[in-house]
Amino acid sequence: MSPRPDAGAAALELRGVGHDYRGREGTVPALQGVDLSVERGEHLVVVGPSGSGKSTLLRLVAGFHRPSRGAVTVDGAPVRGPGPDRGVVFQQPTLFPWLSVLANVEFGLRMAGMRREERRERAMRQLELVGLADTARMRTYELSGGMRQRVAIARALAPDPGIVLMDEPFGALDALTRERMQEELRDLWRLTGKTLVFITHDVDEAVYLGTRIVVLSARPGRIVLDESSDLPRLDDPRADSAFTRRRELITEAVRAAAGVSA
Ligand SMILES: Nc1ncnc2c1ncn2[C@@H]1O[C@H](COP(=O)(O)OP(=O)(O)OP(=O)(O)O)[C@@H](O)[C@H]1O
Repeated sequence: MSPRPDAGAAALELRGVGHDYRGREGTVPALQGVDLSVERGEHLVVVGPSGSGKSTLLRLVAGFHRPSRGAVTVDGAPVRGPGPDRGVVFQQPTLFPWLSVLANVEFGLRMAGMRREERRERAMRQLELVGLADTARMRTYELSGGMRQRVAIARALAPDPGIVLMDEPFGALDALTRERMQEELRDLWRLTGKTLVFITHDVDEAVYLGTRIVVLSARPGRIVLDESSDLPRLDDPRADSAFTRRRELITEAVRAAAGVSA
C-alpha cells in the first residue's frame, strides 16, 4: 500500500526533472529542469501549449515512465512505478465494456486482493459520491460520456489514493457537460481533500479548478509561471472579478509560451 508519509514532506516533489523520448527520429527533449513541490490538498493545474510536456509530467508522476534526469517523489519516497497512492483519469475513460459499472469501479480493489464485501461497499460509496449509485448494474456502454467519465473518477478514487492525476479528463465532453463536470469535481474535491494534478488546454477550466496553476513553455517544457489562487475555494468563482484577471494573466502566459503575440 502507500508508503508512510514523511513528516513535513510535500505530497509530491519534482526535483530537476527532465525527460527525453528516444525514437527512430532521434531524441525528443520533452521536459527540462522542472522543480515543483506540491502540498497535500493542493489542486495543481498544468497548462501550456501543445507538446509542452504536460502529459509527460503526469506520466512521470504516475510512474509510467522514469525521468531521464532528476527525481520524482511522493510522500518522500521515489516513484518507481504506478501505485495505489496515485489514481489516474485519462481523457478517454478506459472502462471494460463487458463489466458492470460497479465491477469497473471495483476492478483495482479486486486486483489488490480486497475481500468481496469490502470492495463492493467501497465501490458503492464512490459511485454515490459521483451521483451514479443507481447505474451500478448497468454496462458502461449504456452511459453518456459524462457518466462514463464519472465512473472513471469513481474507479480512480476507490483505492483511496492521496493524489489523483487527471489528463484532460473533460476534453472529449460537450461544453455544457464539461462545465457541469468541473462544478462536480470542485465540490468532490472540497469534500475529499485529495491532492490533485490536473492537465488541461482550457484556461477557464484551469482558473476554475486550480488552487495553483503552472504554465509550461513550448518544448522542452519548463515552468514559466507558477501562481497560487484562492478562487476555487469561493462558492461561485466565475462570478468573482478576480476570475477574469487571472484568466487574462494565464492566457497571456500560455500565448507567450507558444510564441503567439497577443
Ligand atoms: N512516446 C513518445 N515518443 C516520442 N515522443 C513523444 C512521446 N510522447 C510524447 N512525445 C513528444 O514529447 C513532447 C511532449 O509531449 P506531451 O504529450 O507530454 O505534451 P502535451 O503538452 O501533453 O501535448 P498536448 O497538449 O498536445 O497533449 C511532444 O513533442 C511529443 O511529440
